[in-house]
Amino acid sequence: MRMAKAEYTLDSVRAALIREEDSIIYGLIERAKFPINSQTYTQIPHFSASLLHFVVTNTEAVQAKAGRYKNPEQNPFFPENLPPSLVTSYPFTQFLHAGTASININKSIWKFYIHELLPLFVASGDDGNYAQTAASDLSLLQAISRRIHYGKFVAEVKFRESPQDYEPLIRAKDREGLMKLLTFESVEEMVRKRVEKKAMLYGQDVTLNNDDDSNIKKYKVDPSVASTLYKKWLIPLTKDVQVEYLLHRLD
Ligand SMILES: O=C(O)C(=O)C[C@]1(C(=O)O)C=C[C@@H](O)C=C1
Repeated sequence: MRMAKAEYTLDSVRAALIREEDSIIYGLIERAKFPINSQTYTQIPHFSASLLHFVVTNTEAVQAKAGRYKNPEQNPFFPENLPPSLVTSYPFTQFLHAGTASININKSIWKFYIHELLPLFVASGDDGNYAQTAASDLSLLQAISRRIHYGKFVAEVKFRESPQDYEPLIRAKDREGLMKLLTFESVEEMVRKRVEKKAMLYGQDVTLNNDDDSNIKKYKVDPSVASTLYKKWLIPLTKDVQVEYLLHRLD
């Protein structure tokens, strides 16, 4: 049987980040179907946690059994006490440096998602669809987490391309120097512009009536939210993951 094994190059990891943009934009559109539904996030006495926490921990347990976290591209929000996989392991390419699997910033992602991102694009109100709201939160959280932790692969590719530039900075634990070396301002600007455009394209109403084209466009999610999400959180956190990864690259 032929296996489609992942190959990692700067082009391929950037292509994966671009594809993940689609999942994130669709995730925003899906979550925007529901109002804030704040009861999804407040503590429920019966669970001694929020409904979102309940849905995420239980879904992650099922997905762990189904083998999701055997893939080094997947990072759980609650890695504590996950059950083992029950399925035969697929031989995922072992591309990352040993010991870096434990780099996991999902707790920070969880916080900015609930407290800062949701209020930016979700209508106020309550329609009672808490379980569906939590399900769409989980799917968007997973897409965001995958994007940010993909920084590990980006960092490994960059390190392999020019170890002579990275090694002295790693040995000196020079976070600032590493951040500077891995940054490409022009790429970041392209990313921000592209996600805004994608939010316009994916979030518009499609009709068969050409006259509608003259109407002022209404988007399902304000396109500027997509660029803000990337500018304020996704790109900086992807870079933090890269720095963290590189600091352990010679361990
Ligand atoms: O494409 C890269 O080189 C990345 O490291 C990814 C990324 C991003 O998060 O989009 C982060 C840092 C770079 O400055 C440019 C873009």
